[in-house]
Amino acid sequence: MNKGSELRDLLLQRKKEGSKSLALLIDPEKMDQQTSFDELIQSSSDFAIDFFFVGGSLVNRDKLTACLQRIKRLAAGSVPIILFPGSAMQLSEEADGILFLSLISGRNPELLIGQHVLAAPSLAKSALEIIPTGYMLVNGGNATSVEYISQTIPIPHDKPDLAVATALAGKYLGLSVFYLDAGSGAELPVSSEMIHAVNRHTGYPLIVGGGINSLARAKQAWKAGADVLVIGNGAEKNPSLIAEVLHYAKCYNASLNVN
Ligand SMILES: CC(C)=CCC/C(C)=C/CC/C(C)=C/CC/C(C)=C/COP(=O)(O)OP(=O)(O)O
Ligand SMILES: O=P(O)(O)OC[C@@H](O)CO
Ligand SMILES: [Mg+2]
Repeated sequence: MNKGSELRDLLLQRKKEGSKSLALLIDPEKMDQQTSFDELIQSSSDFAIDFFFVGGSLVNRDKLTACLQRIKRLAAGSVPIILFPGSAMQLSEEADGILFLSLISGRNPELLIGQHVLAAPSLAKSALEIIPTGYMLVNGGNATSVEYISQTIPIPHDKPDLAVATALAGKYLGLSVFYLDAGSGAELPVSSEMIHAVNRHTGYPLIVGGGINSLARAKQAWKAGADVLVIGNGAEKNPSLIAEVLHYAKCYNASLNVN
């Protein structure tokens, strides 16, 4: 089946232009606990957010499907929805694409290739665009769900060289999108030095997330070379953060004067 490559092409095009993108991370397990969930989805789509990422460390398939349907109804299909799966159980035809994550910072074979083998037959039959992604977990000062669930050791916060070596190994294996994640709710986001170094050595679209809970942190990560920022906890705690960060990104992108 020809799945197309619109999302990956969009990421490449935006990188070439130097424009900045934002993704809201939606955790299906938390949607019923958030009183302003619907407003957050609606306002994010009204302000033309670039992507919705949907997933979590602990998500069941029924919740995932219900969540995707609710997002589609609220955003009326105007924002691409990309699965950000914690396991092969988090697949759904309701999304547009999937980050086919390999946890290359870890040494857990299940998350390097195991879950991928389980998911591949269903993905082959689906229309989801598959985005092969080198996923790197970075120490953000506190223990995070991904660290615990994956049973892997994150890359030390102050070792950009280790992140570069890991990303290069992923690049030589054929991965062409990278994700540096300090983990959901990280105290310290990924450092500017690490973002800059990984970006310089791979040259591929770079997604950065974990602990981005203020405009200042978002600006810093974009300035260092991130292409797509992911915000989850920050938006759950302060729903106006997305509008504020998006406003900055739209002004910045407009100043690039790309045609
Ligand atoms: C490719 C397929 C089918 C599966 C990939 C499986 C891999 C490699 C997963 C990596 C490890 C993992 C558990 C990732 C989860 C990433 C994620 C969606 C994190 C979102 O944050 P939470 O960990 O739910 O944070 P909270 O504790 O704040 O809810
Ligand atoms: O929830 P936050 O800290 O924004 O992290 C988002 C995401 O990168 C976690 O995988
Ligand atoms: Mg979660």
